[in-house]
Amino acid sequence: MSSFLKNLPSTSSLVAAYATISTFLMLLKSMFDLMVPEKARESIIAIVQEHIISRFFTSFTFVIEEEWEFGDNALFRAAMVYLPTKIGPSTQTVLLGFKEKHKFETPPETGVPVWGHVVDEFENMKLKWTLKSKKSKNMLYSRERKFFHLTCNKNHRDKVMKNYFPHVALTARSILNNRKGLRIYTYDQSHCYWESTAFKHPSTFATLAMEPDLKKFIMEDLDMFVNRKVFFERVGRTWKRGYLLYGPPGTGKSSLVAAIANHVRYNIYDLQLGTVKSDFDLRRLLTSTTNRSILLIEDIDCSSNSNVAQERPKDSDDDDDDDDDDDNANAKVKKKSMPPSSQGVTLSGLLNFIDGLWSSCGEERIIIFTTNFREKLDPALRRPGRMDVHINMGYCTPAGFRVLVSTYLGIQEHDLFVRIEKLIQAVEITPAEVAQQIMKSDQPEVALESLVEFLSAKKNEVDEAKTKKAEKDTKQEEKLSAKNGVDEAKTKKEEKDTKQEEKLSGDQDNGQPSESEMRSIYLT
Ligand SMILES: Nc1ncnc2c1ncn2[C@@H]1O[C@H](COP(=O)(O)OP(=O)(O)OP(=O)(O)O)[C@@H](O)[C@H]1O
Repeated sequence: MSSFLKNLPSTSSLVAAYATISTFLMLLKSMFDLMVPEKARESIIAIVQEHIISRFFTSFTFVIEEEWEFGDNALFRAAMVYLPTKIGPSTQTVLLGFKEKHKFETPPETGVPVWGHVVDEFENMKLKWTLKSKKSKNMLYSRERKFFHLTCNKNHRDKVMKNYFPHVALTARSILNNRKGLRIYTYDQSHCYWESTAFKHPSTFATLAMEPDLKKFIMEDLDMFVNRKVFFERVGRTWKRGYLLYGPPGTGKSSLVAAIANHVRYNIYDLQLGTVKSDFDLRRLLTSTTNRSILLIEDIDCSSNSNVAQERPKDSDDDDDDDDDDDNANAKVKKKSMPPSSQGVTLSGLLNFIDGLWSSCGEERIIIFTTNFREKLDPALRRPGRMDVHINMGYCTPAGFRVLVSTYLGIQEHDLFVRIEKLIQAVEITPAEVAQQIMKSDQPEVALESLVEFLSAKKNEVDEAKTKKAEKDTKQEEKLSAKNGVDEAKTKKEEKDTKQEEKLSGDQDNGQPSESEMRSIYLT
């Protein structure tokens, strides 16, 4: 033993040998990098991996990145939903969290952390998932990109492709379909990705103050839409539905959007068009929304940075184009001096997504635009058929008032109802204003009195305005008729003068004295 130890090289010679070998290898690699073109290098590495390294390894690794072909990778998303259900005793690190309204008696929710492993078993195969992360090389999007490595026995490669991945996707879909909470996404402009938070808006069709017929129509329309996958496929249309909600502020457009989301159980992607730099970015972020979702663009008439509400004016050389409803002609708008990335979203860019070729990216989508001023929208957006359904969210009606009072005060009848309903029909009051008044007290009597007071004050304003207008009109009429009287008298006088002049000149022309002259002659 001691002779063996004696024959061992010293530590310093081992370090020296290690340094020489690593320097030699580094030199070799630098020469390889310098002398062999990149493409050839990749091919050589692939060959070495396939024929030499793989002989020593029995495993195979699938890489599943967050993105796929300009959009989100649905398989990555499915894995994110599926894997937390597979966290078991062999999992060494786990991501933990509580949702806002989590009941603290139950354990927190779990997820897969970056660099965490989850081992799954399926049809006698052992599958090891690892979530990894890398910094994106793209200059525009500098955030970390996550990706999965799924390692299995290399002999199971085909079976994983054919059986396991569909199993992951289907299981994730069923988990999502049964999920209780919805999410609302907003676009993070600085990182170019959708950020989400739990969506817990309490608005439902039951609490919406609307005409019952309109409410019924919308609910039936939504139900028909979500159940018509086969129909849309058969008629060759993209499975999507567009709603344009318009009306004054406070009439419930946002509340209706929330009611729709709660009814169909879709997540909402809330997009502020002004934050999107270009049509290219719009395409990118829209393709990364998921199926079974609502794309919401609120106040489309005042998206400051975008050119959507009214398309930009055309250049003079476009004048010959057939203007009106030819959206593509409208889309030829140019801002030659600006780089494409800073032009904002164009109407054509958006329309392309609503019903152009890009609209086919994804299915089961609801698109909702809201506006306070429908008339301000470009005709191309208002055109019948562009958005499937136009919904006028008008002022509060007696039926709407009854819904609000039942929701807020829990009453169906009251002595003041008849008076209130009459007042509501006489003035323009939004459901938001009604809600504001009846929220003032839990006691129906007090709350309704407050509403009566508010409505009466409004009615007085309306009456006053009406009286003022009537007075103004009467004054104007009087002024007009006085002016007409003067004009008439003037005209009559002018006519008389003209006649006299004509007569006079006629007599002079005859050379004969007039009757009066004759008379005067005879008299003298
Ligand atoms: N039709 C309605 N039914 C029930 N509640 C309503 C309705 N309209 C308004 N409200 C109440 O008024 C508040 C404001 O309404 P909401 O934001 O939905 O109106 P909006 O039309 O979207 O307004 P804006 O155009 O300013 O965005 C809501 O939170 C809700 O409480």
